Amino acid sequence: MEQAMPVYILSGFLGSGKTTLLQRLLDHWKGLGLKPAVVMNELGEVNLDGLLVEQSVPMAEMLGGCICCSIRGDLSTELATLIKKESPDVVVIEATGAANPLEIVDAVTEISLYQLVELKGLITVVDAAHLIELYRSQQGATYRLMQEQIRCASVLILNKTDRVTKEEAEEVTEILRKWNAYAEILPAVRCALEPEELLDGLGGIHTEARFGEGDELQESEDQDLTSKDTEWTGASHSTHDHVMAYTHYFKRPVNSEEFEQFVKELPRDVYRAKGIVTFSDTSSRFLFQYAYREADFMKITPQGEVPDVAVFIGEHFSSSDLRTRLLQLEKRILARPAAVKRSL
Ligand SMILES: Nc1nc2c(ncn2[C@@H]2O[C@H](COP(=O)(O)OP(=O)(O)OP(=O)(O)O)[C@@H](O)[C@H]2O)c(=O)[nH]1
Repeated sequence: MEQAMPVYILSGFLGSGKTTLLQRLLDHWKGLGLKPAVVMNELGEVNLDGLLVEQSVPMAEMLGGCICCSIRGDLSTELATLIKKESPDVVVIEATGAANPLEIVDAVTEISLYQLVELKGLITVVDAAHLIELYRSQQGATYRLMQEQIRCASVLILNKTDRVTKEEAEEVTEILRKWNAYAEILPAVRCALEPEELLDGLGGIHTEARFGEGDELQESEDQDLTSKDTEWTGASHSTHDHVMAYTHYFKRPVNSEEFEQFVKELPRDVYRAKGIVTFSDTSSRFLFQYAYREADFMKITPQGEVPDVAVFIGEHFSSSDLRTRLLQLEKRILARPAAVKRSL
């Protein structure tokens, strides 16, 4: 009998480290001589994470919406087409950080009705520092979404442990254990784990955990809020219909210091940003990442035509304010006679 195609779902809140883990898994499988393929879903209109994945890896991109609701129907089609076209040995679905993973589990299960696929597990990556903070405040839709992502995981990666103290790491491990009694918890920095250890620890999908004892998921007022200032709203799913994304296409380069300052001053409600920018004062293009108040800049030379673009994801922030500020940065360059060169 034909073997079922193994499928893994990567879940975890925005910026927790899913793409970092994806890169490790892909290297692992390729090292074993296997052919992995990826379904990547982004809230923004461009796939910036895709740039970090080697071009030889077949990829289906689902952009501009969340896989678990607004474009969920497309997942079956994309996955089926990818499998048919590329005949991979293994497929990873990287959901947006705003996705409710159970909806994706549902969609994959649907596909298995007509395609030989086996859902091997749901890996949830947790940003240790972010979870501690949310746990302490114990409110908001983000908190509930994180909780849901943790509850149904088959394995939990407690990532970014470099950003918490030893005591906090213990505290956060207890939280994870309380919310998910089944999954193995693997602490990590930059998801640096033995892929075998990770994949062996997968013990199936714990959908029942959602309704388990001590369930703290509660409906509350802010679940009904929808953003006005939005470029995108996950329209139908109550867990994250508060999440919004704004995509900004740059028409010209910006000054690196001013841009760094702009990133530093992003409103708290923007919890994830990424993009590609050309700086007027350096000769390179940079991929920038911003997750839970930490920014990273990496020099890149993108393959093919990639625009200068930035995607901002968060809750209830004003996209018009961000747009105005970015346009100001772009304009300032025009007003300046000569830029001083610096290297980041
Ligand atoms: N300090 C620290 N930074 C990390 C760690 N792991 C990942 N990062 C950084 O966090 C940022 C987000 O990482 P990604 O792997 O892109 O996160 P993601 O979950 O794929 O993000 P989205 O797809 O936007 O939800 C990047 O700048 C990473 O370099 C970690 O363990 N510690």
